[in-house]
Amino acid sequence: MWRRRLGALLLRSPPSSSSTAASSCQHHRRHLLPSEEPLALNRLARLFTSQAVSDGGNSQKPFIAFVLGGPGSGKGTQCTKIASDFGFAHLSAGDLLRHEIASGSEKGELILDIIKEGRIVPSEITVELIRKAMETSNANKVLIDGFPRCEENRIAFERTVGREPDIVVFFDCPEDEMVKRLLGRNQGRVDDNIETIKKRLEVFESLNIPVVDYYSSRGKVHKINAMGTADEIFEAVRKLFSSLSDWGRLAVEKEKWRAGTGTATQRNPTDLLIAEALEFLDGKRVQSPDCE
Ligand SMILES: Nc1ncnc2c1ncn2[C@@H]1O[C@H](COP(=O)(O)OP(=O)(O)O)[C@@H](O)[C@H]1O
Ligand SMILES: Nc1ccn([C@H]2C[C@H](O)[C@@H](COP(=O)(O)OP(=O)(O)O)O2)c(=O)n1
Ligand SMILES: [Mg+2]
Repeated sequence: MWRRRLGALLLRSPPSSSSTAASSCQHHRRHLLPSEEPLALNRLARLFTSQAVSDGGNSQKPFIAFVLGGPGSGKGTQCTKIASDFGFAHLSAGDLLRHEIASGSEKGELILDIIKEGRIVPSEITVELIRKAMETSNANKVLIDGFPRCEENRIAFERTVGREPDIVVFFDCPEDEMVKRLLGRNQGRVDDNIETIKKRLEVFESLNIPVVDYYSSRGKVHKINAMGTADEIFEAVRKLFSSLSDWGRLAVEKEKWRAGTGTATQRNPTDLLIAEALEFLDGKRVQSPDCE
């Protein structure tokens, strides 16, 4: 059974072979370069199992997915579904900031003023909230929704947490659709008004897109077309995350084979072939095709 699955896996492309490829890339096309970075198979393994897999002493590191997209592109909606279907912790930067506002702290007042104006909160505040939330959740796979919003956010996160994300999911949505959704969001948010929305869209283009371009150049971006119903979009999202889980399974099997405890332990020729394939995959790049 497992071997049949492995055969299918070996014949198919890496995780990025979701519907994130060229046809869905009409909205942002710039600077999308080939992968520079392999996806760590040991962290992928944790997508499939909570069982720790030896990774040279770093087994406590969670699998991190940054979830980006313009305001109203559907990040929060899709993250809720991913969290529920794939067991990720969902940490929303905006929710953490709104929680700080609701606490009535001095910092909260500053955050409120910035959010009303559609600007970006200083990185040290947001990164600290995210770092604490990651620590508290103690999850082995986290979605960080709406972060990093700018290069300063990105650099501060990487410096403080000491990590890059494993993947970046980018919801690609035309502006007029985002405006329509935000004006209909109806959650009583101080930033869901046309003046703030205009400013947020400018900030998104000038500060957030460069972050997406940066991670594209590192081969980490999985672009999803955000047009359609939430369920239709989730089908593309589901393909991406299921594919990551398949690779996670493979990583688990590899570790078991190495440890001599798994299904591929008998040293017959087929298992040797499987083992060699797994070793090969270990050195293989898992990359996003992106577009262009
Ligand atoms: N695919 C979709 N089609 C139409 N409306 C959507 C879709 N996805 C989300 N929405 C709605 O659009 C608004 C913004 O979605 P949300 O998930 O909050 O986006 P974001 O977190 O990117 O700002 C919400 O009212 C949500 O219910
Ligand atoms: N990394 C972040 C995330 C959000 N913020 C601020 C600025 C954003 O306009 C608001 C709201 O963010 P949120 O992610 O909730 O907004 P959307 O879900 O995209 O509509 O919070 C920030 O300053 N830095
Ligand atoms: Mg949101």
